[in-house]
Amino acid sequence: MSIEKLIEHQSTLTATRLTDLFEADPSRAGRYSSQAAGLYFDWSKTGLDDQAVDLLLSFADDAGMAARRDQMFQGDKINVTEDRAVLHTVLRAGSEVEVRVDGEDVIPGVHDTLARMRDFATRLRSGQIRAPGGGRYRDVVNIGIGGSDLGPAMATRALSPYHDGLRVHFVSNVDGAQIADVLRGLNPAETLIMVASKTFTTIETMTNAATARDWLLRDVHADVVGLHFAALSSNLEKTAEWGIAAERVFGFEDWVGGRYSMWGPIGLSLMIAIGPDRFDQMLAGARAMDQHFQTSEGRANMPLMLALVGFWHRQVCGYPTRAVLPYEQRLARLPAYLQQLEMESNGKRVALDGTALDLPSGPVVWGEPGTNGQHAFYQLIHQGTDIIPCEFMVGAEGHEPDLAHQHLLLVANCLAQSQALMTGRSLSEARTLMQEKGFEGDELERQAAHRVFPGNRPSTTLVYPKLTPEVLGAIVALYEHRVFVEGVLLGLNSFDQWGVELGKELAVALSPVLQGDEAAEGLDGSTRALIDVLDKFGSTRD
Ligand SMILES: O=P(O)(O)OC[C@H]1O[C@H](O)[C@H](O)[C@@H](O)[C@@H]1O
Repeated sequence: MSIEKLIEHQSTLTATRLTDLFEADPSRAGRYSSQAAGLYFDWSKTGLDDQAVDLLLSFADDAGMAARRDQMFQGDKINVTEDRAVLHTVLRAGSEVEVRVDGEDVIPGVHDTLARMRDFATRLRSGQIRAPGGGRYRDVVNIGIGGSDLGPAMATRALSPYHDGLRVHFVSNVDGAQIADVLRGLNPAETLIMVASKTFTTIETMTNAATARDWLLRDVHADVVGLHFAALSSNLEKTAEWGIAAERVFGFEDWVGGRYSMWGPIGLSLMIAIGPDRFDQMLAGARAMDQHFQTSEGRANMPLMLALVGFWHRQVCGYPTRAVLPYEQRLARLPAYLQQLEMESNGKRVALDGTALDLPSGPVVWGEPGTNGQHAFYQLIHQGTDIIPCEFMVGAEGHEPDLAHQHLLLVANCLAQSQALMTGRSLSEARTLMQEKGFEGDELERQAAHRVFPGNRPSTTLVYPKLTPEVLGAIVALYEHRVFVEGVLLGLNSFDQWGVELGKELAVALSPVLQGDEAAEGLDGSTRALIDVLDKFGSTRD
């Protein structure tokens, strides 16, 4: 199946409106939706017809989706540029499975680490683990960036109704403003610093960890400062060099990618916040989605369909972005989390074999929770000249029974937005509206034109009962597999991230120039001029 065939078919559909599709098929909502792992995914408000679905499914078949999926789950080294297996799914697998990497079953190791995390979190939460001064630890600061921050930060916020453990804070940016703001108000004697870094070399994280150590040393004796640290990393050599005792180090293997790592040690801050049992429930939700992804066929397979809808919009229709719009304030960090997951995975221009990609790469992903977004950027979504496929999410229930009336309003807004995007408002409807308001003649025409909504804009809606740990696990796993499938359709490696390297290298090279230790000569004219301006404006240069 070629992309040309899909594009050709799409061109035959441009005159068909979404509302026509519903009129032609009263069972459309049921046929263009699926249920899995407690989630309901509605993709009926997209321009797909049965033929388009069949073509997309053939495209996925021809791309070898099922075989690649099985290779991932069984531990083949599908991350070819780093020669690594891709086994984040093992972090949530049951003990009955066996997955071998280089001949060794990796499941027992994962479960040992999980048991150690559980024990550590339980004893920390109960106050059994004491700070060296004899008091309880009251605050945990997770220092990490990218995949070592976004997952636990997003999930801790998402599951705040379940937060009954220590206070948990997150520091990621090398901008000292963040760590200064977080540490202000904390008591070093009661604070545990968790350095979360897969590589344990990331400059931002190691700089912030050093700052935290200096801060601790103001109040804590140097001999025991190490007891205020724990490390979440796959680089055990570096954690030892840093002086963090082995029993405070929670390791993971190189087959867990940073942006796929919240299910294991990187999720320890979340486990401390919500407790090991709820953390397990989150893993169970993800596991249910894994099983569904591996066993469901065709249009019943939710991650597959989410990916095919995404592929249709980006690669077939050519829409450059997609918006993720959770009607759930506690999912405020989900768009940022998905930005890393999707854009770092599929924002690539080279296929697996190193040749240029013959399709556009993954889309720009962005979003904000509703209803806030409605009062900010939905104007463009409804009336702008670009089409932005929207991915709505909403729970049937909130966590605040006393505020059920507010939840109702939230749901009404979510449904209303996808409805408005689909139906729009025609010029004649806008004219009638303006006539009713007393306008006539040219002025009526002018005013009516501004009130037209083209409609026919695609969206999907993910519905869940309530944002529980299990549901969150299922949602995140759904998106992980969606990214995987889109990567397979594009023929690229979703599991490396070479595109982040160059900027890092240049930042290292620029530091001595900013410090005044090296000359700016040899740099490009713009960078040189910017350094001059920063210097004049009073940068940190001596
Ligand atoms: O966990 P770390 O090794 O500190 O890496 C943190 C992050 O930085 C890297 O530059 C990558 O872009 C991310 O994929 C990664 O999650």
